[in-house]
Amino acid sequence: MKESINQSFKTLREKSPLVQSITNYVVMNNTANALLSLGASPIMAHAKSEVMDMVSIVNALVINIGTLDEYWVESMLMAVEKANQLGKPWVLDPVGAGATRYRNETISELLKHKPSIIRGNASEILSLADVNIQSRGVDSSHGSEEAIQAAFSLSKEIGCVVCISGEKDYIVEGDKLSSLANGNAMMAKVTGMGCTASAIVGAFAGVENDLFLATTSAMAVLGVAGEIAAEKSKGPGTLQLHLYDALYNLDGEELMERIKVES
Ligand SMILES: Nc1ncnc2c1ncn2[C@@H]1O[C@H](COP(=O)(O)OP(=O)(O)O)[C@@H](O)[C@H]1O
Ligand SMILES: Cc1ncsc1CCOP(=O)(O)O
Ligand SMILES: [Mg+2]
Repeated sequence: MKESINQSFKTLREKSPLVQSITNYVVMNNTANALLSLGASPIMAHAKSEVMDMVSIVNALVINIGTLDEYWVESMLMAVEKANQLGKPWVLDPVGAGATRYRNETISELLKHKPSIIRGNASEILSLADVNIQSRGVDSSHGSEEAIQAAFSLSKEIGCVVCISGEKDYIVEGDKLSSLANGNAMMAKVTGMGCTASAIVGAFAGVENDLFLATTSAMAVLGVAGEIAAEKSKGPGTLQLHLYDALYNLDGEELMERIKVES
């Protein structure tokens, strides 16, 4: 698995995928910078007049419902329909799933279009799998291991890869499971770290056809870069900056040395 992750990381750097995000106002800048630092190319576009043309030229699409509204949801539905028509991978980040009825209804609509990959924290994945939980907004109130069974059911129901992030990240597809024990607890204190994870998942999905491997690779790279950044940081502010530098400077050798993956 480690060798395959390293190979998909090399491919990402060679191909520099173009990743379209329809994402929230909070994280547009963080996620665009993280993709650039990694070696991918970001484009944020949500206008209904261009959204389908944009999907036609990108390698992957990321749909993030963090600050949804009616116009944006229509754009999202147009974009995912186009991505499916063209056979392009799309990632769903169900930010704040379970917090409000509007979020849940929007997620149900999006799930009908069968995302290629879903990446969320444990509370969000539990909510998507219809486990009756009280969500506290965008942050998880559950450990990632608590959502593994929910991720298996969701993966089988939708036919997609599901990633649960947290202290340990779990990636599920059908009966397959991989886990990663990289990262640092301070990462949860930077807003948009999960959205960054989803954007990076999109970047790997844009170059790697095996979406289970693409998702595991993305979470490995972010986990390793996050722990390198945390070693240099005194708090969340510098962690965000060091994360860009760590993504930019990461090489295959250090990635291989640090990855803690099980599959
Ligand atoms: N306690 C932790 N230890 C190590 N890594 C963590 C921890 N909490 C979050 N991360 C990492 O931070 C990133 C964002 O995950 P998470 O905080 O679960 O997403 P979200 O921001 O959507 O809630 C992931 O790469 C995850 O592995
Ligand atoms: C705080 C907040 N509110 C709406 S979207 C958002 C960002 C959430 O980002 P993440 O899930 O990556 O922490
Ligand atoms: Mg999130």
